Amino acid sequence: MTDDTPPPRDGNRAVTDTRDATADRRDATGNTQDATAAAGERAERDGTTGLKDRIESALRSVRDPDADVNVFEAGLVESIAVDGGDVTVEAAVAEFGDENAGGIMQAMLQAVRDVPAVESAHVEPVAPSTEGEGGVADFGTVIAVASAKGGVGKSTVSTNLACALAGERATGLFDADIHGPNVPSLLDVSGPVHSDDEGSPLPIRASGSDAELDVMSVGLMESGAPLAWRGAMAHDALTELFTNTAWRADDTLVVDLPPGTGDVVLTTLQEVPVDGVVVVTTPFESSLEDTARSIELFRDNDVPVLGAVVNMGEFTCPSCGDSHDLFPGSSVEETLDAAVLAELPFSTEFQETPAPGETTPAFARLAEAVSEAAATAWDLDLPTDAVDIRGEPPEHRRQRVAEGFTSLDSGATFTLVSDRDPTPVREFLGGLTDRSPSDIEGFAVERRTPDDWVLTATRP
Ligand SMILES: Nc1ncnc2c1ncn2[C@@H]1O[C@H](COP(=O)(O)OP(=O)(O)OP(=O)(O)O)[C@@H](O)[C@H]1O
Repeated sequence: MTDDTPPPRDGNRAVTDTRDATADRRDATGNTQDATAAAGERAERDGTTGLKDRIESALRSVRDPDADVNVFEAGLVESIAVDGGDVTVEAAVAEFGDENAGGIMQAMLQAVRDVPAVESAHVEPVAPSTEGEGGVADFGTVIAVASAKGGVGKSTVSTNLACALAGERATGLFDADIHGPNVPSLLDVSGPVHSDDEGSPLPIRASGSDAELDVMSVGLMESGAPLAWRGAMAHDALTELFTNTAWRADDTLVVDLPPGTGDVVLTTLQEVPVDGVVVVTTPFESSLEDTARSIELFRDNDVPVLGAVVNMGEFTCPSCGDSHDLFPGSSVEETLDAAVLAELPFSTEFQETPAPGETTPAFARLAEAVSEAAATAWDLDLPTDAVDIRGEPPEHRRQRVAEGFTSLDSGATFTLVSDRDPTPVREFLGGLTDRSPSDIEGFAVERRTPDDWVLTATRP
């Protein structure tokens, strides 16, 4: 984008300013070294650090429209990358509406390009970083346990699964079942919940002989009260706990959802970065049909379904030792469009209080199956020549795109994987091949997971 082209005022689009579009383009493709070399020398002369400081102080003149502070103090500047005279600023403007985000990015762009020695400026919208903020965001893996109906053994599966996982990794268990928070009683733990120095609620710790489990439940907050919570109040309380709980564990979080697929379940799944959901059902035909509908709903909401636990389908008589099918003729495989992770019999051993790290063989196997399914739930199934720029520093991204795109034969499909919306790349691809962006055929962007976009385009 050059000086006379107004940048888009769309909060989801990057804004760019290039003093010399040709030099910038050639520099990105790597075809002409002169521009980069000259810029590099200049940057060296100025000192990249000095330039970065000047950019930072220029950005301090840009105000956050929602608060009486500058964009730095408001935490909107995620990063500043300087490559010679090329500057890329990552701006965490997701919380603003499109128009405001566009306005702030435009003001930031203006401030950056007015800094002497800046040759091209680029402001990219990014999601605010959540690392180290506490709450569910700090867990590497989040597994939700759901059921279409109550009473099918969902909390039994959540607690035993969490106890099995706790033997292998630092695990937390979040009881989000606002209507019947029974995890504390199943694990035999109780409040009161204490706060840390910053006022964040600390989870209760359940202990086994060789492992521990962090537990937080709406049922621990005020005895009796959560059962009366409804609507907004319940949702606010849940969000507060999801966001603020000061977990000590950080590897895997198991979330026991309320039964059904109501508002609390869907908002929880949208607000919490869930890696996948395990659905619990009995083999009773109407329960299977409801579960099949829940599975469909989860998938429609982009929540991967890791598989199903079919509970209480069989009973072995302790007197005669015979096994009895409690739901003869049920059609688990035919009705459920999901992998069956475990089939658990009706057994009094599952009614006992589990301890972290000390679990039954059936739940140890379930924990293994769930971990495996969660590790591959977000696999993108990409061609081997896909260019993956996830996690790449901003200053390398355009170069990787240029190298990948220009190295293809005419008519070949270019595939790009990014951790942010790569739609603005269309313009760049056009520039690389001296075409207008609309002439790039087969251009499509698909958001495959909350953090992964896949772009495809045909090389002219
Ligand atoms: N496989 C099993 N064998 C024997 N009893 C079981 C089994 N699974 C669950 N139960 C028992 O069934 C009862 C209901 O289980 P649980 O509380 O886990 O269900 P739930 O689906 O979480 O119910 P809700 O969501 O309505 O609270 C409990 O008493 C539990 O001990």
